[in-house]
Amino acid sequence: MPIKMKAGVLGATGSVGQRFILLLSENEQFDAAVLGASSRSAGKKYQDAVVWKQTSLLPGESKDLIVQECKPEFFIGCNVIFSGLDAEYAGPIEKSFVDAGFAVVSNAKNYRRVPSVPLVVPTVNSEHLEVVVNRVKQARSQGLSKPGFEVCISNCSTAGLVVPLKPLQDKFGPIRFVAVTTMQAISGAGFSPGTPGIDILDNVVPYISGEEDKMEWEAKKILCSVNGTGDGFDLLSDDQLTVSAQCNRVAVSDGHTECVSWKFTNRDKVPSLEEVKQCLKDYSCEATELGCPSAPKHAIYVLDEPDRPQPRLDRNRDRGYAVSVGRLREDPIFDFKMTVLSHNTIIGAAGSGILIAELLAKKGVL
Ligand SMILES: NC(=O)C1=CN([C@@H]2O[C@H](COP(=O)(O)OP(=O)(O)OC[C@H]3O[C@@H](n4cnc5c(N)ncnc54)[C@H](OP(=O)(O)O)[C@@H]3O)[C@@H](O)[C@H]2O)C=CC1
Ligand SMILES: N[C@@H](CC(=O)OP(=O)(O)O)C(=O)O
Repeated sequence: MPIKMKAGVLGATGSVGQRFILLLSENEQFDAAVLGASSRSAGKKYQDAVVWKQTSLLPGESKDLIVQECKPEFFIGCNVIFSGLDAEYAGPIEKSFVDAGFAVVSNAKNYRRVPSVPLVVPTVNSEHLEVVVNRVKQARSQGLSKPGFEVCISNCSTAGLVVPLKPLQDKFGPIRFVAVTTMQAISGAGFSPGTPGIDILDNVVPYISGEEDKMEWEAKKILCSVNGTGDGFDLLSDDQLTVSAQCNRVAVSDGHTECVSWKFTNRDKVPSLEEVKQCLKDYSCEATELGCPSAPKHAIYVLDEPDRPQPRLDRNRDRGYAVSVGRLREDPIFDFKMTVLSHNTIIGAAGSGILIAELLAKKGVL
């Protein structure tokens, strides 16, 4: 059995942090070696610091780990740092780790829009990781020590949107317009303080702060190409892709549902509904091709039942790393429309972080 790499988890007691701990306990490549949280939790055993809310038991190997403050000196020896910190304080903390030479894979939004930072959904745009791979290889060729770097995981709703759009764009050309309406699980709001039960029971909240702007902007970075110099990205302009998002919080524990309509740019050759369905069914991503341990067998599952996907029935498909697509049909205003379901803390957050780290390991930069 090969020696497993060491991972640090920042924000280990949070909603995303707990999912990192759970997924790492089953991972064959990484161990959760050092856990970080606020000073309120530092010094305590993990089982005493965390208010565990996952439907699986707290993994035994993490229970007695002493929670550290999120400072690089406590994480020496970690090959990768996963961050589930809230944006309010993620910025300076994650920068301190990058400056100390660590590879940081973050769920926080702070660095997503930085031109040189890859914003990645690992089953969509793993080729964007070449930007950090190039940077590390250049340093090595100059005899320098391995530089720290940051890779950002996308907003969880953006993840569910771009997975089906990627194969469609690759096969049928650019997509000009997208309209998306989300029904987002409460786990997306985290635990501090999260969505109060009284607000969501028998209710729909038509507002998630900053969410629509994130979806409308992040899709244009994730679906674009690496630039000619290999050190950044040629973001799609507003004239190339326009996304209109409406985001709602609903009384679902885990799993974001999204109703998506889209129109292709090339009007001369709009595909048939059957060609669209086959394209989604045939899609295979690099992580699967490379044999990454956490990669889904299929990044997309197309469901033919008229009333699917549903969160409770479909969110854990392929261990939560796949996206379920149903209700595919022609649209009288756009070209087509569909319903997409993704697990917001697995492919939408912690799972993506771990799969990104597995890709970075395959590419020799951890
Ligand atoms: N929930 C989800 O589905 C998704 C969330 N995200 C993003 O991931 C990030 C984490 O979200 P979520 O897990 O929901 O957040 P939570 O509020 O549930 O967890 C926040 C974590 O940050 C820690 N923390 C709080 N203050 C500090 C501090 N000053 N220094 C160090 N650590 C601190 C908390 O530790 P302590 O317990 O000690 O207070 C806790 O571990 C956010 O940026 C969120 O937007 C992204 C995708 C999906
Ligand atoms: N905002 C998402 C969770 C998320 O993805 O947050 P961020 O974009 O800050 O990582 C939700 O509430 O469901």
